[in-house]
Amino acid sequence: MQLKDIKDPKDIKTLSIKELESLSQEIRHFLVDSISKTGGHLASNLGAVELSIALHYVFESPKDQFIFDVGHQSYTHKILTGRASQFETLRQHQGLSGYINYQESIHDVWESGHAGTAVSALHGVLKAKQLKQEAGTAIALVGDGSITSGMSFEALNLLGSDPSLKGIVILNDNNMSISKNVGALSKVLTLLRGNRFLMKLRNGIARITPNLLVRVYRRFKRMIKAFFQSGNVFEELGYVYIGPIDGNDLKTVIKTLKQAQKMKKSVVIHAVTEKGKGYEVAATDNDGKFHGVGSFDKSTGNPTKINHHGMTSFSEVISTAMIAYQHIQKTFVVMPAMLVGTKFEKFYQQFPDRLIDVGIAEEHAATMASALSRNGIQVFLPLYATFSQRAYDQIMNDIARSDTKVIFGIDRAGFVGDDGSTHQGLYDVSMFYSMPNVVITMPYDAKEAFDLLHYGFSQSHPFVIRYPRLETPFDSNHLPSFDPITLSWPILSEGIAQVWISYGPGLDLLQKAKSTLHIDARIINARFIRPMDLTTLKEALDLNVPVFVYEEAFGSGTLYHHILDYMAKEGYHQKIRNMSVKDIIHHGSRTHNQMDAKMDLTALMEALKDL
Ligand SMILES: Cc1ncc(C[n+]2csc(CCOP(=O)(O)OP(=O)(O)O)c2C)c(N)n1
Ligand SMILES: CC(=O)[C@@H](O)[C@H](O)COP(=O)(O)O
Ligand SMILES: [Mg+2]
Repeated sequence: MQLKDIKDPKDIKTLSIKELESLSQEIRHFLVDSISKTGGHLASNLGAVELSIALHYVFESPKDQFIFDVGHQSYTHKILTGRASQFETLRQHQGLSGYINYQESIHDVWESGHAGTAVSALHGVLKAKQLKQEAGTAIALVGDGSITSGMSFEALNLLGSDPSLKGIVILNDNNMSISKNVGALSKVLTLLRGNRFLMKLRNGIARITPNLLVRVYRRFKRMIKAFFQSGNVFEELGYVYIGPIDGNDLKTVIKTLKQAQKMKKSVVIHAVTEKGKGYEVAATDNDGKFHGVGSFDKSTGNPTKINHHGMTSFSEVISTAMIAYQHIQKTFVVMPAMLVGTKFEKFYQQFPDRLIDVGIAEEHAATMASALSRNGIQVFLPLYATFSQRAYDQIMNDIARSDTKVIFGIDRAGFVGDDGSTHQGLYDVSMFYSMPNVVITMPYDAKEAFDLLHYGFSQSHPFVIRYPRLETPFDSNHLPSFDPITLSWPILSEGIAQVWISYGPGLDLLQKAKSTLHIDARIINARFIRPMDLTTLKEALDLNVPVFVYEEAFGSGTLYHHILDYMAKEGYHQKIRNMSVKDIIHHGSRTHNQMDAKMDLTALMEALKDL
């Protein structure tokens, strides 16, 4: 069967185990080939092939709802639900989303993107089915990284306590988050996982043993455990625990899912899989390099994307600045699971006692950071803008309200492109502006990044340095110095016909627009988004000309809104505009909740023409 011929999951129900096994190999080859061209989440998807095939073989989507935690490992599910032919557009503008996406398929029943939501969604779906007396069940596929997230514990605790609801949690345990998994639960899973050879031996014996005998054995084992009260964490929470099973062995997985389907109680199936299975360089990668990849050479695994000489990511600039800053002042990094993406591996290698990876636990990270700071530690907390939303209350209540000094490295701030709507960094400006005491900044270049980092550690308030998923000129052999920086807004180019205000990468776009449109605009770098530089702002507003604020930020508390507020209070009546969602959607990105576009010059110039 050609993958592109699969239009509906029912198409695989008639296949034999042998045919399903060859289908899994075909899918693996397809994934490596396709992702080598487009980029995407490679290792996670290679490990989840058999689990996804077995789910569609045993259950009936969408009557039975499949809930993928994060959703980055749902490519096989997409292939089996008729989307193989769209993979050449993976994670591209108006192309196939890299995650579960409601608008793509009736089989995509839970958009996540943010880890740790699947068991809560499972609980919700099961309760809804119960209230509506609706047929079907629900199965959550949760990775060993995502299961350690606080939300997962909240949901496991509640679902396990409700005997009237029966759901299935497949714990996809590949012993990896993006990089190595962390925490006590990860250790418990390692113990439960035991020796891989013994697991395969047990599974092998179970495969040839009649079902009845296997069921009797497992029931007897559960009785003995219950008698001696020696259940594992999942059994103690009220689940039937099945495992560890070989999650890459189709026959075993199908047999186990059928068993779980018959059970009356909620079940946790502990499926051990190999992250990157079937592609050697990914399967042997312990550093998370093959978790999310750009295009690569299949024969070597090496990236094909040319790296631009003399340029580097803002993430690398900030982590390099943090390494250099250790010579000025010792600091401590609380890292919520994004060591690779934030480029802090080098920092960790050089200063292993000055960084803790807390795993997928942004809430814990924020509150722990506050307590560290209140006990005299200089804390740096790197958070992707989108994932910082997870810790709103902890940042608000434990840091901002109490005016506690924590330096936030808000990475992926602005449009992120590839990852689409669940990962856009568009709400952190409004989020932090809604909190008291927080200083909000965005460097235009590496020099400002170094100076803002130094300024942040030298002052006493919660301090945000936000930076985009973009590159900037940087020479790692000649690092910028750490110099004093004022709260002023530099004027990047004089002009008196219009006033254009932005920060970070928006300034480059404005400068390009000025040279293209030949408008005599004054371009102002609002690198301190809060507090605003009212002297420079007042001088500009006194020109009494139209004002344009460009920022990749939405919500009701962006810089634009605060300038609007100032103008109203001070009696300025000239026209003011910003880049609205409408402008961006008009320029080709899909609906707002699927926004996957990077702002482009065309959209900006259109908006400026209306000024
Ligand atoms: C709240 C949140 N924090 C961080 C991330 C980034 N992230 C995406 S996948 C992932 C690792 C997930 O590990 P696991 O659940 O074990 O899945 P695997 O990729 O190993 O299959 C992380 C940290 C996220 N998506 N959501
Ligand atoms: C699935 C997930 O949330 C992460 O893997 C995310 O895709 C990383 O994004 P970057 O590629 O920007 O680091
Ligand atoms: Mg994992």
